[in-house]
Amino acid sequence: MDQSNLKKRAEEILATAYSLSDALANLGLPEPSFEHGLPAILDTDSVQSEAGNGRQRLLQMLDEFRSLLTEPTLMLTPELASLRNPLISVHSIVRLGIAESFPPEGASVQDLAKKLNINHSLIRRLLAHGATHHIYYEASPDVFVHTAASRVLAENEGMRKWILIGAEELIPATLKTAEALVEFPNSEEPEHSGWNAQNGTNLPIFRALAAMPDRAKTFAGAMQWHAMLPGFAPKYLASCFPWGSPENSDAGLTVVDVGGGLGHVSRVLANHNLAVSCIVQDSPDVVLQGRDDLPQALHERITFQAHDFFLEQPVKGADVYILRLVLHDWSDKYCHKIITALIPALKPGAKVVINDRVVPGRHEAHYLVEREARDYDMYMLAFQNAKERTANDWVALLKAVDARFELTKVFQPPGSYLAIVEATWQG
Ligand SMILES: C[S@@+](CC[C@H](N)C(=O)[O-])C[C@H]1O[C@@H](n2cnc3c(N)ncnc32)[C@H](O)[C@@H]1O
Repeated sequence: MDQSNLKKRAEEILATAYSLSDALANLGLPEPSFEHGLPAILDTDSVQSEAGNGRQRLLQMLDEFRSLLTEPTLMLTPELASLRNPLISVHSIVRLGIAESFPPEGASVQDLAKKLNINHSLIRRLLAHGATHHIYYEASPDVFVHTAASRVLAENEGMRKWILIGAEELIPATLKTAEALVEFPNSEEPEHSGWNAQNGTNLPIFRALAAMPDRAKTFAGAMQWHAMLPGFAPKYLASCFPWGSPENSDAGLTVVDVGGGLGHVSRVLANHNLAVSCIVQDSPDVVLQGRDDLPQALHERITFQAHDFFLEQPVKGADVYILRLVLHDWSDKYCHKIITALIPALKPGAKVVINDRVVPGRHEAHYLVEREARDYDMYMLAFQNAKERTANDWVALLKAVDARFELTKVFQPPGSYLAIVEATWQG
């Protein structure tokens, strides 16, 4: 567990920081700054590089160092979690409209107070708290300017929606999870979750949201934004799966994007390989919107179909059935039903491609990598009594559905949070 002392850790941090700084200087790139953020080469989504790996390693070592110097009692207190959580001010900054009203050139607290008709001391407190997380910077007394992070908040509606979903749906649901677990121990039903305890409804989250259009809209917008966050781009699925090269456009490949939302993943796949035709399946309202948004150039190769994925798959004999970020929304009982519903449609050799997290096994990855997956495991528990799965969980799930599923690939594309779990139908 504890393999090295402070000096040794510090030396490793120093050496890695020097290498990173030198690598950037050699490439003529600026160092990261709070004002401008990271140079593109260090983005999670950029091509793997020595500099990018150095950044990753530094983040891990620094977290270890910091945790090592934190009092053990503080590690367990809610205050520590909130100390590290900018959400406690950023949520109000978004809700009160401060984020989107904040001008590109910066603003005084008094001007913002006048513009938004909000008490200036409250605005000051909120911005000053954000600034302790490098979200805004107090350039002179009572005058705040943007940092790279606050600029994202000002410029991206999707980011603001993501904050609202985090603060108003997700975190409250996690805080009610224990209550739900006590009331419904071992339940696999989605409506027995923390989100239900928080919202006082017996309907599973997505059915309940269907009757709350404003919240549903915020949720859908946040999900769309989520797909663009570093590490979640559909490009990882496109580039890592053997779709063939774009030149190889003569052999057609039919892909069914099950629970494919508005079709953004299918768009990337179709653009990646001209041989691919996609059928995007989702609920009727989502399908209508996806169809409306589809660029004309893709009309011939992407079609939409309303389909409930718990019912028998209507597209028979396709080459690939994709389940991207679908199964982690459901407990094993319901995943079993979703996969079983595919079987009547599968031809021998058909692929079922699951694009979801694979939670690392014990000590297989740095704890921060595992924590990211395990955080989402807790979120899925809180929302739908669902879960993230380890490689063994995926194997067990597929085998439990039908032994004719052969696991042919488990691949974690570098940079991506989502892995590719490919099963080939041997029936
Ligand atoms: C987390 S989203 C994933 C969307 C997309 N696959 C992606 O990777 O971004 C889950 C999707 O499942 C859809 N969904 C939920 N229940 C469904 C059902 N019973 N039948 C079909 N789609 C469903 C939702 O509407 C949503 O678009």
